[in-house]
Amino acid sequence: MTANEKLVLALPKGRILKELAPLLSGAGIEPEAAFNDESARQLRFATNHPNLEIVRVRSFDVATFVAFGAAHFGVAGNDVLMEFDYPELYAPVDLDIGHCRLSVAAPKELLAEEDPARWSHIRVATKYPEITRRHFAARGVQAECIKLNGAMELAPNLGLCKRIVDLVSSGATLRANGLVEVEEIAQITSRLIVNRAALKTRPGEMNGWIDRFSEVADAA
Ligand SMILES: Nc1ncnc2c1ncn2[C@@H]1O[C@H](COP(=O)(O)OP(=O)(O)OP(=O)(O)O)[C@@H](O)[C@H]1O
Ligand SMILES: O=P(O)(O)OC[C@H]1O[C@H](OP(=O)(O)OP(=O)(O)O)[C@H](O)[C@@H]1O
Repeated sequence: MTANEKLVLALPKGRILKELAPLLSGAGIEPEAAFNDESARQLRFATNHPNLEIVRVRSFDVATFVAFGAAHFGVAGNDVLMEFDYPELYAPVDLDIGHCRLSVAAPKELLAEEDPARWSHIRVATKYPEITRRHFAARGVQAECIKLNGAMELAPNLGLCKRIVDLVSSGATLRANGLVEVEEIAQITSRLIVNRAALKTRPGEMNGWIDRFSEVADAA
């Protein structure tokens, strides 16, 4: 990272990007037109600030690009931040978007049959194996995690395992698949994340952006 290179802001594709749009414009960032075209194959976008460009990546990859310093700052859910636990990341602003929770869920019938106090080993399908292992290890339960990248709710129905750990918002996806929420692990929102080295080497610019995002998040 050198002081005269462009600052790179990494943003997630998908649902968060839609909620983020008003905050971006509130912070005075206007991406070039192609940024809002979902069919565009372009991945790097200029902005109205000659010294700032945006890259659009998958939500988990935002944390990785920023942690390794390939992007200077970005936006990620604390589900992603908890899963990676990168020490290089600083998350100074809760943007108050992307509200959901990370929960353990299971088929309704299972709850009647089982006493969670007696578990010693369980198998869980999830996109979040590290959080899941830590969560259960804290109470002395060994969780064997099967990593899936989506459609976790299918796993109990098809006999892959009895439990899942996944994001829940309205609960509609769980209900539609005959599952119930057993336990909440964490409340989730999206955060502005910053590479700690970038903050040290370019404090004026980085603190300027942190302040702007913090102001628009407070005003929203
Ligand atoms: N139902 C939801 N309601 C609100 N926020 C959510 C919901 N699901 C996910 N999120 C937030 O949005 C982020 C991205 O969600 P998700 O992983 O489902 O998107 P995606 O487009 O499938 O991502 P990818 O393609 O990178 O896997 C999550 O990390 C979480 O912080
Ligand atoms: O409680 P709800 O309001 O139903 O929301 C929860 C669903 O939203 C997310 O999935 P998404 O729609 O992003 O699809 P994915 O499975 O591809 O991640 C999450 O993984 C749940 O499946």
